[in-house]
Amino acid sequence: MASLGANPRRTPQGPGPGAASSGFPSPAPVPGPKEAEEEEVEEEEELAEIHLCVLWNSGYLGIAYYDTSDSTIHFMPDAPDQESLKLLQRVLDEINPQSVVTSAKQDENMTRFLGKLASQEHREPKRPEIIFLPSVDFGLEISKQRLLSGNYSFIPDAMTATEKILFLSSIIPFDCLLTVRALGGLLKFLGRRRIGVELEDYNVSVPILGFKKFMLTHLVNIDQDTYSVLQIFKSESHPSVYKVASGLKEGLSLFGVLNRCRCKWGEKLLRLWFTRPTHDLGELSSRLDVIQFFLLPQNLDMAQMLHRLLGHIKNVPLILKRMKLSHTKVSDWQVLYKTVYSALGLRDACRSLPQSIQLFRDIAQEFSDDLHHIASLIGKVVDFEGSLAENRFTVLPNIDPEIDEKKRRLMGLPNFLTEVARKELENLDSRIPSCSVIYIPLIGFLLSIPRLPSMVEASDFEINGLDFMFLSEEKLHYRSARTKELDALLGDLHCEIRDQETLLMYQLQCQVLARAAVLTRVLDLASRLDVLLALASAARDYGYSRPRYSPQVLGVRIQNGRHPLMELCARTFVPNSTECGGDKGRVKVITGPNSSGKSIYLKQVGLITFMALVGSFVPAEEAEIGAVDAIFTRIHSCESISLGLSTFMIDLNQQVAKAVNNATAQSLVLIDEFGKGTNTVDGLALLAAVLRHWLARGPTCPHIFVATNFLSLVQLQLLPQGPLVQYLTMETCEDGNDLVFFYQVCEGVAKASHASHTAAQAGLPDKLVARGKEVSDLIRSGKPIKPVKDLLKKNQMENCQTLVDKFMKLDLEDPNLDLNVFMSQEVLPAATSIL
Ligand SMILES: Nc1ncnc2c1ncn2[C@@H]1O[C@H](COP(=O)(O)OP(=O)(O)OP(=O)(O)O)[C@@H](O)[C@H]1O
Repeated sequence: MASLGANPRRTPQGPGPGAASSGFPSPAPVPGPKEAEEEEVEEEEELAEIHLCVLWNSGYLGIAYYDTSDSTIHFMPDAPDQESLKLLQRVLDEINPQSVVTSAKQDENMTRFLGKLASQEHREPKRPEIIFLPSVDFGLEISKQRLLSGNYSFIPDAMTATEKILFLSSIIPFDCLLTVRALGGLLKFLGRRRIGVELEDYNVSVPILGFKKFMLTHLVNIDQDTYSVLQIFKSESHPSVYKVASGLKEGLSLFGVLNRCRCKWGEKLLRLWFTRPTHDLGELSSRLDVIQFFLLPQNLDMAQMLHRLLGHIKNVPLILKRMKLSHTKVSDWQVLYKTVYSALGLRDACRSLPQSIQLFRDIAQEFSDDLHHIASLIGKVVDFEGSLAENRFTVLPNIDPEIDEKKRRLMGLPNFLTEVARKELENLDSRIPSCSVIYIPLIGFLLSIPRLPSMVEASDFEINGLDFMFLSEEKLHYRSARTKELDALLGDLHCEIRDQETLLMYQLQCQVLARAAVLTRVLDLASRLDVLLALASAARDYGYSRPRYSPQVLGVRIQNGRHPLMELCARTFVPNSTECGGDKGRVKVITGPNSSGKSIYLKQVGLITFMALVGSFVPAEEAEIGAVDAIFTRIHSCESISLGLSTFMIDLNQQVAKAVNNATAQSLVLIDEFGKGTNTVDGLALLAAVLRHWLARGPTCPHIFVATNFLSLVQLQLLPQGPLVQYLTMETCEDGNDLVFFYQVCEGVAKASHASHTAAQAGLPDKLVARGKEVSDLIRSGKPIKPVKDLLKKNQMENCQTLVDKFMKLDLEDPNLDLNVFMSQEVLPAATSIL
């Protein structure tokens, strides 16, 4: 219930956006949105859905998908994809769409692929729904028409039809026929399913805030297992870029260590970069240039200031979507104002930075004056305090004289109403001590009288000359002749103000939506800056260095590299160098005692290479990354076990098979503990066979790092001699009974596994460890294994002897022999005494 008397006048807002253009402003002093409201804005992106449309024809793929989190259509220009549809698989793995839409008239190859996809029971996080639309929905001409006639909020209404066509053809590659058809099919699907507007009026169309191109041409191939065994991502969820659940805890992972992003969109972009490592040198260098700039000590303050501003860049697509659907909340205006204001701050800051760095130049130029316009509009029109107080959009004074006049009348009402109430009281029963006149929107003016103790039954509420309306909070409400007069005179004032302010809000929304393009760009560039600041901050804290790229050479060269996660856990981490390239040592066989650091070394090579391919600085003194097209791994992981396959099956089917079939001369293959899922001889044979297979390829052999405890691989000379194989080991030294680990890689082969030492360190009883060593020595020297004498008590030994004697004396030819009696009377008592 709103009493007009409780409607205080608000003061105008603080500095307008004009102030933002000078210096580096702190965020605009709008009343801070309540944390809860901001949270809500952020959280809603969790509900994001992806709907993908795909067409494949004669070795080419056309893909487009709609992401509800930014209401944007993403498309990949026609790209070659062979019959195995690896590219499509990669896109599916990355974005995990809710639905996959395609034409009912499909190539057999594609039908088979989708059939397989639909039958993947264990697909994480879930299987997409496969939807076949009639092939006419994918017609080229009809698709073009659909694209050109779409209702896009980013296109200003003022644009003529020709301008619109020109504008759209600058964004959409109309010469990529498959992509255009996929886009057409997608639009048809979105319209038919009414994605995101299911509950809206039928004339409300699916919001499309932009078209974005994505390319996977320079992609480095890394499969899902590699992400988990190298601990690049470590959460229960699928590492999808589009399914970031904000509540999810990222365990100790590379992503967790490097993710220092201030805004959610920065985090999302970092995830995207992680899922799309690239060997596009231009892109990588432009990322590294920004990181390097922020690492200079004199730029630290600037980095911190930008970092702060980025914290105010919020979920603009969601707000734009709400505007499009006219569901804008009060907090949206605040958040948008802060975002725009902070974007202007970023622009001013970037204008003062070297324009030779592309990102700074882009921000300086592309954060256009449209932002000023939006900020100044919002700043001048929206009454933030008033809006918060009334929980609806209200405008500041001097925007509309008519609204101002009506509000003035409303403001004067309390005194006037007190006067009316006084007059009403004179006519009421003298038992009634007081009354007031109140206004309730949509109901009108009412006389409010306190309930007397004598008023018990409903009939007691009747008062002559008044119409009883309702009882609330011990107050009786009536309509009187005077209140009816007031209704006629002023009654709709409040509603009228509301309607007029809502109309102004629509106009403001349209103005903002017409400039949606600049807001989308703000988000793109701000998230890029956010990611690079995050990477710079990690590089500074952990002493990373800039990698070099040499696409003309093969392999990687790392000087004193470190494992980015292990170095955070180990008290002292020992750096190691890596030299792999050229024709020598393509296969590196690393042997060493248990726990000597083989796996860590293997993983550090993979991680440093990965980080360089993401455009991050790396934990090494120096790193030179040659042409690397893929990283394959066969490393034992607990996650793989959850797939329900045996270790041996994982060894064979899952990872090594992938590497054997796909690794090229430019691929990095990391193999750890391969073959231990079956018996030793078979496992060893399998490992040797796989390595020999690669070695037989000679100069096209991939760069392979194998860590193994199968010393026989070397001792039995199971690998061919030659420069392609290099043996490395982890340096150790024996100190009495102790084995000292140096965690230093050096050339050579381990002499023994020293498993007993590891067992002792793990806390197994000394006796047990000694026995293990004894048995192992006996096996190696081919001697029989005798039972542990002192484990058996003396009388147990005697009973055993007696039992053996009884059997020795047993005459099976004896016709009087009763075996049952022998067993129950002779053997059983002796055997029981032994146990
Ligand atoms: N370079 C290093 N510097 C410091 N500590 C290290 C280093 N490498 C490994 N370690 C320590 O050694 C432990 C064992 O390392 P790792 O798992 O790589 O051994 P491994 O040789 O692969 O063992 P196994 O053969 O039993 O699998 C690590 O958990 C870590 O504590």
